[in-house]
Amino acid sequence: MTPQARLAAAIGIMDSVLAGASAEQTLTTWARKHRYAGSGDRAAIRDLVFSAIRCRRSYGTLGGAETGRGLMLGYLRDRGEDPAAWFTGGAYAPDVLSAAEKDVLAREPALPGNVACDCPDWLAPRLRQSLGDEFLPVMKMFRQRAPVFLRVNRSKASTEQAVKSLICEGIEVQAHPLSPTALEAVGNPRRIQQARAYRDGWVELQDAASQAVCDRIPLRPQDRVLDYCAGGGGKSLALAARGACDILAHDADATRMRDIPMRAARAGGRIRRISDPASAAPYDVVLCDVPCSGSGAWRRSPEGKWRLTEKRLKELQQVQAEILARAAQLVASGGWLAYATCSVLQEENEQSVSRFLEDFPEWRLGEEHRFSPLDGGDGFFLALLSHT
Ligand SMILES: C[S@@+](CC[C@H](N)C(=O)[O-])C[C@H]1O[C@@H](n2cnc3c(N)ncnc32)[C@H](O)[C@@H]1O
Repeated sequence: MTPQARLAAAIGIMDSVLAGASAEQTLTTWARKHRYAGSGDRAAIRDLVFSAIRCRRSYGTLGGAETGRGLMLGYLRDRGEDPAAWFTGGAYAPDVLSAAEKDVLAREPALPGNVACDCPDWLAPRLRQSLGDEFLPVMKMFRQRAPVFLRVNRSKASTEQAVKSLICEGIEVQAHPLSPTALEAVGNPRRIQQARAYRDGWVELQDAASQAVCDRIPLRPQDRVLDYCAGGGGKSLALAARGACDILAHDADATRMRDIPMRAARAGGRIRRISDPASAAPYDVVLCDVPCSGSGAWRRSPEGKWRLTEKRLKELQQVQAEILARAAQLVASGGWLAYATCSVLQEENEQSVSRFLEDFPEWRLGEEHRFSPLDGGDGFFLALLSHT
């Protein structure tokens, strides 16, 4: 496909996304219907679509409309490219620029603060309060693609072995300071899932800050650990790789845990799934990686930035409080309750913990860690709570 044809495809896909379709699903359906598109085409179109979602406000303003065409015009303008060279009307290229579009492009764009940094207005005061001086640098970072991180599975391979194996297959990696197990894939990250080190369970895909969260969960040999909101099991697997003996995974939506047995087998570990965690209580550690706004991971999942509402944020806080209250009852005397989010919002982090401590005064806060996206990984929060 020509670059112009890729742009035309991204315009069509963005029109569906703006109408409410999921970007992942729309990209998959598009690829199925356009078998002639190679992996390079699909990757390029995906990058265009995700850039447009991350920078929806600024591109829409630069391009004169929040439509597929408007966003792609804004994308080109943001990069200093000449839109006329792309909107050629040639075979498979987008139609030539209309008079109205030419008019928009002729004018100097006005990009007020929240527009320039692609922040929803209603969220800006909350994010400013939560991030302080980091507000602008973090919001600018959310306009970029997320790095790809791997976790070395130390129960199967050393970092040196994993790095050597990946490099042999052309995947360039470098150690990352957020965690001793974290590698950032800086060259050919799209080959990871075909690489031997991945297929043999030497490495797993996991954000570096998510690894740093798991590193800080206190584990002793023989501990019984419950991952209360296990999802696909990213954190269960990281904890299992640390040698914790008995890891149980639970999720309100059991279908989200369907890949855990396959992932655990690849990693050479064992994770038991449990539908009624109270039946096997108490646990030495209960991790609650609660559902949240995902605001720390907006580079990776940018749709969430525009979908979040005040009402949804309140609902999430309520769910977080309910999960903490329920999970606290499952912790053994002397054990730990670990509360984690991939949010940068104080309301879901420090405030959720404070509210829990007010409601349950027999608990106290041990440690609290905030991982900023400026550290390189996603934004994460971890609080470790124990019985007084
Ligand atoms: C942030 S995700 C977990 C990600 C996962 N820990 C990982 O590292 O891959 C939150 C999970 O909480 C689950 N969840 C939502 N409400 C829940 C509840 N009341 N009890 C337990 N799990 C819940 C969701 O289904 C979702 O899978």
